[in-house]
Amino acid sequence: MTEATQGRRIAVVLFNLGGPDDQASVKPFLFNLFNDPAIIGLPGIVRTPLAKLISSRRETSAQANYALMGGGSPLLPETRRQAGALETVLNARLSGDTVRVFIAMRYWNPLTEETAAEVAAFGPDEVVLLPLYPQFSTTTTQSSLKAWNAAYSGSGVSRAVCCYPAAAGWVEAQAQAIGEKLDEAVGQPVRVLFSAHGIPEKLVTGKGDPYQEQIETTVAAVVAAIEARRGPIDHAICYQSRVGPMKWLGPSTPEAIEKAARDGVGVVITPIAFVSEHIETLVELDIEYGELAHEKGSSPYLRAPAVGIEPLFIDALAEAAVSALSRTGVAPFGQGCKADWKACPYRNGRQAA
Ligand SMILES: C=CC1=C(C)c2cc3[nH]c(cc4nc(cc5[nH]c(cc1n2)c(C)c5CCC(=O)O)C(CCC(=O)O)=C4C)c(C)c3C=C
Ligand SMILES: [Fe+2]
Ligand SMILES: [Fe+2]
Repeated sequence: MTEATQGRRIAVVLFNLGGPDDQASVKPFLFNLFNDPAIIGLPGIVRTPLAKLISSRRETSAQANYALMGGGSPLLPETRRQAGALETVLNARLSGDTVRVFIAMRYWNPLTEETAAEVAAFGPDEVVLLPLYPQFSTTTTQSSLKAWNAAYSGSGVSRAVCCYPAAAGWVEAQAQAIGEKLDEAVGQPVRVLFSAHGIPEKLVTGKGDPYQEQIETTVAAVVAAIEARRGPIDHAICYQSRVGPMKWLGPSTPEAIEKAARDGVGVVITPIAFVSEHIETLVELDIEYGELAHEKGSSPYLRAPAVGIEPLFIDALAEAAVSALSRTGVAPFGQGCKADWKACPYRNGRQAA
């Protein structure tokens, strides 16, 4: 009997932050987050006790917010849906190969170490590391890649996608979601607020984190796509979810909402750095900032959904994975990366230094 030619075994690993499954896991999740040197850049001897303190202090208020979503975060089920959709698209695109999509969360289950063992058991020829963060930051993508590189010792050539701030399907999915909300607001003056998760300003000014620049790249592309169809729109970038005493990127989303109220316009708000629904969209944008807009008199207050399993976005992820496998063309590294950001240190899948 002659053996059929076997295709490649390809593992695609989706990186995300992770979220607590229930009330009891809120504190250990917060501890893992604040104990990451990418989040608190202090030596372990200071950072670990500080992480214990912050996670204890924050536990009750965070639990109350997770309780508003049924007790825990929907991030894992949402990410599983994206993984399933991507696996279907990639197996169709790469027929002959066997593609499996895995999920590695940074701070809660399935944690990186567990996924690394699963991927190793799969025995891949190729491993594509694909962050569910369109914009690169040391606090998210770099942290996940470092954890992965420390945990994975299985087979295969590893190739990492650093970022895709201006990938066509991602931009178009955003433009469509915002366009639908602008249609709902027709006849009422509104400002499109592109709300990104903030990071400390020092990471950008002192460490050259390209996150802010890549947020601006995404926003410029989305605005261009919308304006090509509807003409000029009123829009602004703002940063949500500020934590701790340091100066974060600004303006903050609450400041931007207050300004919209002062300017006498309503708001169409869109999450521009998140690709699925979770606490930052369902609680912070929908509830907290919705109440603020109401209080300050900015109306209407409409929120565009995160892209989730929108086919345009899943196609953009598939395209990033396929181009990482072939390493042709500029995507996924060319668009929006700072030329001096060590020209993407993860280009070859392993951290260069
Ligand atoms: C682009 C994505 C994200 C960046 C950048 C980011 C930076 C960052 N986050 C914190 C602190 C917290 N983040 C929390 C939750 C959380 N953050 C992101 C994404 C980014 N974070 C996600 C996807 C989630 C999970 C949401 C869920 O549903 O569970 C939390 C916990 C929630 C809370 O208590 O507010 C904290 C804390 C810092 C300090 C930081 C950059 C330095
Ligand atoms: Fe966060
Ligand atoms: Fe890059």
